[in-house]
Amino acid sequence: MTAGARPATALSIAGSDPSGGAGIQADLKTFSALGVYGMACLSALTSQNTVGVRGVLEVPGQFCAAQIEAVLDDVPVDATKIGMLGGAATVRAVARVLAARRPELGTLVLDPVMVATSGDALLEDGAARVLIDELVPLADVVTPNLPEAAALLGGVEEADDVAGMRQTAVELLGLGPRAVLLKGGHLDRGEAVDVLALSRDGAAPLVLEWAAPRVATRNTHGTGCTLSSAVAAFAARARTAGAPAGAESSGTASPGLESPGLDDAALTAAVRSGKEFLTRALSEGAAWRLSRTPEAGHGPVNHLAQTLR
Ligand SMILES: Nc1ncnc2c1ncn2[C@@H]1O[C@H](COP(=O)(O)OP(=O)(O)O)[C@@H](O)[C@H]1O
Ligand SMILES: Cc1ncc(COP(=O)(O)O)c(N)n1
Repeated sequence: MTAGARPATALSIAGSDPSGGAGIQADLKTFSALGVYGMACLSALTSQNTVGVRGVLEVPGQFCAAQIEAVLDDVPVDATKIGMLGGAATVRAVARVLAARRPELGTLVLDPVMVATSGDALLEDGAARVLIDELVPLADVVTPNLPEAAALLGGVEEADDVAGMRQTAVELLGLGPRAVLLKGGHLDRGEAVDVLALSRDGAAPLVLEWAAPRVATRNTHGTGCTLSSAVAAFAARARTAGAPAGAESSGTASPGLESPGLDDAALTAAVRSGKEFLTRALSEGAAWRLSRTPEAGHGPVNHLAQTLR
């Protein structure tokens, strides 16, 4: 690296999963695996493991916002990933600071976390409205799973095939994000299909889909967190490298300076690379038996299966 240059950076605003598979822990592992300098602002603590969520302790919204301001006041951020926020007050406080400082957040990936893989609720009732109105329009990419997509659209029926997913992804663009990555992990079919809808000024949205072989494993805890943080990390690399996302050499940028935004092709490449990273993490962790009772819950993916410098 050139003397005085800085590494590509990514910030996660999310909850803590002490068992290390999801949340902030998954995000920081993913950023590190992808050679990106990771930072983390905690929105909530959970007591959870691979079996389920036992409790949630919210970080006061103002203190969550204060963490974000401390980072932004000091370090240029190439990409920001938002995960579990927990309470309506936290969503509101985070939205206020992010709206005021949007140009400093880099590429913004919003994972609208509502329910854990274990089935436990991770977003307070009533907080979804604030998320939809105040956070979704700020995002470059929103990454709902099928139940979250249905909830974001006001409780419509969940898509149950790829054609329905394509339509749902386009409808979600109506909430104001630049792109929607609709995840099809919950679709009952042999492949894990994700759909990307990208809005384009004055033209019909671009709709793409990626199918990966469905990995036969119970180790799916944190797949959504890992995917969204991988997309953020690849976006950060692309912004700093001025090279296509997924390129071998890690990006560097001038000290103290914000990196330039991504065009549609580079944003699409970051999403595709993120999906490839997640698929590999899933397949290389598929045989893990981390828990003493693996049949009782869902184990994590192998975040470190692919590492880049
Ligand atoms: N068994 C699986 N094999 C391969 N990919 C999967 C599998 N389960 C989920 N995925 C992928 O993991 C990512 C997260 O998907 P999903 O389960 O829909 O979201 P969430 O974790 O937010 O509930 C998506 O890219 C999805 O296609
Ligand atoms: C702190 C925290 N954040 C997010 C999730 C969602 O995990 P998943 O990706 O399995 O839905 C989680 N279980 N815990």
